[in-house]
Amino acid sequence: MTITTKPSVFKNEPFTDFTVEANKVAMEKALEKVKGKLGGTYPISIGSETIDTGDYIVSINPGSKDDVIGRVSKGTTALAEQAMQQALTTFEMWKNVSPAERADYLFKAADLMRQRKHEFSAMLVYEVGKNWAEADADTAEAIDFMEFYAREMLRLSKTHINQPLTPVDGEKTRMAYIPLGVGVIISPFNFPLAIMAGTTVAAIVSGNTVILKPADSAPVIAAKFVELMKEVGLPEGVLNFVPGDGIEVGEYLVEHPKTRFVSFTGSREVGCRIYERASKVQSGQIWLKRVIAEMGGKDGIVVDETADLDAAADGIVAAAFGFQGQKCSAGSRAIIVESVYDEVVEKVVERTKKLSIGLPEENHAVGPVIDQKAYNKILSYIETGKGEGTLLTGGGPAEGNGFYIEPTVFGDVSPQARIMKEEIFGPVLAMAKAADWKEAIEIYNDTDYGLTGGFFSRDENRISTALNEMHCGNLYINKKCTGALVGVHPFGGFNMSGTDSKAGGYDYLLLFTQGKMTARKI
Ligand SMILES: NC(=O)c1ccc[n+]([C@@H]2O[C@H](COP(=O)([O-])OP(=O)(O)OC[C@H]3O[C@@H](n4cnc5c(N)ncnc54)[C@H](O)[C@@H]3O)[C@@H](O)[C@H]2O)c1
Ligand SMILES: N[C@@H](CCC=O)C(=O)O
Repeated sequence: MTITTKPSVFKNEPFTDFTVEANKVAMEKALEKVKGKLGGTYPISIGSETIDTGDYIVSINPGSKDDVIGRVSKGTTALAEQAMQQALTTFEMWKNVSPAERADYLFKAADLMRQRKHEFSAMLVYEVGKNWAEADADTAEAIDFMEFYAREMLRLSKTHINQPLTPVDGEKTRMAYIPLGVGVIISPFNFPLAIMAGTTVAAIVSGNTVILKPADSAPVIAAKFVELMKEVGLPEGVLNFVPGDGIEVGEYLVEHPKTRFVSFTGSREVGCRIYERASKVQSGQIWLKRVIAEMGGKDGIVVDETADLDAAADGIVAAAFGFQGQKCSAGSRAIIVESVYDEVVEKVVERTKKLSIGLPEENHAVGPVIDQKAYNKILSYIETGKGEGTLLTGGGPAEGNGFYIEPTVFGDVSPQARIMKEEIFGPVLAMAKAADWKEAIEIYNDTDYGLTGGFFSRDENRISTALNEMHCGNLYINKKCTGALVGVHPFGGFNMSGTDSKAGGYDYLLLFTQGKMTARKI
């Protein structure tokens, strides 16, 4: 194959400015085009076979729930087994393909996705209810992951495939990081393109073969990504696609004795279950499985009395309600120093009331939540919140033929309240008062999670303390706590937020490899 020449320096894909008329028109056209093709069927893909099972996961538009986005063939344990056998066979070939060639498939896929950027984003608008900017950021991040991990593989092939070791007389030594084997990729609904594609390509560019099981509520965008990888000529059997039920397909593969690693992104509950099940050695299994689990968050923003309060209020609202609060990084807690508490609350409520709610394709600030189950759960948390704090705005369903919920703010919430402790994963913000900035940091740290955090202050000493003491994987000073950029803000959390991995970081691909030392007597 012809290897693509790319600049060695990685640059993030720019976000689209939809206030520019030409960009707005291009997105409208893409929405129209994608709308015309909704409702199609998508097969399972194993090696060279595409399989229509006749039994489908029906993906619906959460913002307009009578509209079917597509029907994706539902996997079974028999098909999961077929995919495993295929992935095992292909691994024997793929592990010997050069890093440059493996990286090249990612470069080609990134180029093709860039050409169809608005169409991918339009599909995200329809399938999961992202507004234009959120969808555009998801697509840009998917492109970034491919560009970044391809370059990372090329870099590691120079430094880690034949790594020099401390020299010793009479020996020639080397260290090589080699692929692990067959991996199972289990992805969430909320970044159904970026995280699904990012975790998949990280595993395959490192020389592994995979079975991808996407989220049940966003299988069509995953099917589109699988089509794209076929178009760029990725060898059959490297990426096998088996959508299906979490237990029937996901758990079967997690427990499979030939699974070498699991890359999971999703809730704490499912992540812990996978961690436990994967740790059990099955009959015929000759390794301990590696589990990379990226899980939930109960992220918060701290504001002290020296902060720029308008910037803080902007950051709090953006972090709480971006994509309806359905981000692991969502700032669902705000902890404000008493002397400026009322002022910050007023600014936050004022901004929240101005957020427009409605159809994602019409590009409102707030759209629907993903499905009926999430809708019921979030509304139930709002009812709990009414007994735990003061309802300041929102507080119930919003109009529309979908799963719309008003952006909701509670004030004077006790640090021990459920809405301050549990991940709601919806448009609900809990605000708490702290006596001073030190107490605010203590409240921030009083969580089982540790994913993202924000600290707004103009005091350099306090900022230094916050940098050391706020315990999370991604800490932002004087900015919102969402929106990590690949390569710039390597992403992943502490404690119950995950297994300490850093997606989009310089050590991430090593998680998909194992180190082999050789020492040769000379
Ligand atoms: N830390 C991160 O980087 C990160 C990123 C995105 C989302 N998240 C978290 O993901 C959650 C939201 O996503 P979700 O609702 O799709 O999560 P989820 O845990 O419900 O589902 C995630 C995936 O796991 C599968 N699954 C469910 N049960 C399973 C089982 N028993 N065995 C194997 N697989 C199973 C699902 O089908 C889906 O593909 C939130 O908690 C959010 O914080 C974390
Ligand atoms: N990486 C994203 C969050 C991913 C989880 O939902 C962010 O930084 O906002």
